Amino acid sequence: MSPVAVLIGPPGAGKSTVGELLAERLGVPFTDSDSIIEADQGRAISDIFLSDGEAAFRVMEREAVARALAEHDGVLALGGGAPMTEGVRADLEGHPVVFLAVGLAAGVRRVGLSTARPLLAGVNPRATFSALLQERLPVYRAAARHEIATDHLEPAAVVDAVLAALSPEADRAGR
Ligand SMILES: Nc1ncnc2c1ncn2[C@@H]1O[C@H](COP(=O)(O)OP(=O)(O)OP(=O)(O)O)[C@@H](O)[C@H]1O
Ligand SMILES: O=C(O)C1=C[C@@H](O)[C@@H](O)[C@H](O)C1
Ligand SMILES: [Mg+2]
Repeated sequence: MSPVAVLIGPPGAGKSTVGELLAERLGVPFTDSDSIIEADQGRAISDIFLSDGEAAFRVMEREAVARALAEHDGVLALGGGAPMTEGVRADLEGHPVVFLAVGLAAGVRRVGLSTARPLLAGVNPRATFSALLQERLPVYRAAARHEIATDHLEPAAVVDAVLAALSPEADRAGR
């Protein structure tokens, strides 16, 4: 048992939105590492950041991702920062990882000023988002088999692009 697709990318890339649509199209379940952690902990990610700190969250995240990679048979979306943990990157090897990319303008527009994203809740979310993209871009690229630029695509079109990217692999795997 392992996911048919693993979506990674920065906040606002559309991992949750596209992931749900993709799972619907494929007729498989969808799950999100953030939701797994929230269900395990019985509290919101923003509360975990506030009470326990980011480092503790990253430990929970690595454990949740490892479990989902081993047990989840559908589409799996990872938290935006998950691939920044070395252990997560090691666990991702061999999985059909797709990087949903988004540029600064579209990313900031999509994320808005939501306080649900603790890392972007500071005084200058645009600058924070820009720094985050710069730091993470090479890491996302190295961890993924495919990259899809989502800035000018509606979610349904991103799903089409993910399916097109993954279909040769699915053919080889006899799916
Ligand atoms: N391709 C797209 N075009 C336009 N809007 C989009 C697209 N993908 C997602 N959105 C919108 O952007 C917002 C963020 O999307 P979503 O929550 O799916 O991102 P995410 O990658 O899961 O972010 P996070 O890492 O914070 O969980 C939502 O309001 C969603 O409707
Ligand atoms: O980009 C990040 O580091 C994060 C993204 C969200 O999905 C959550 O996992 C959390 O808010 C951290
Ligand atoms: Mg999400």
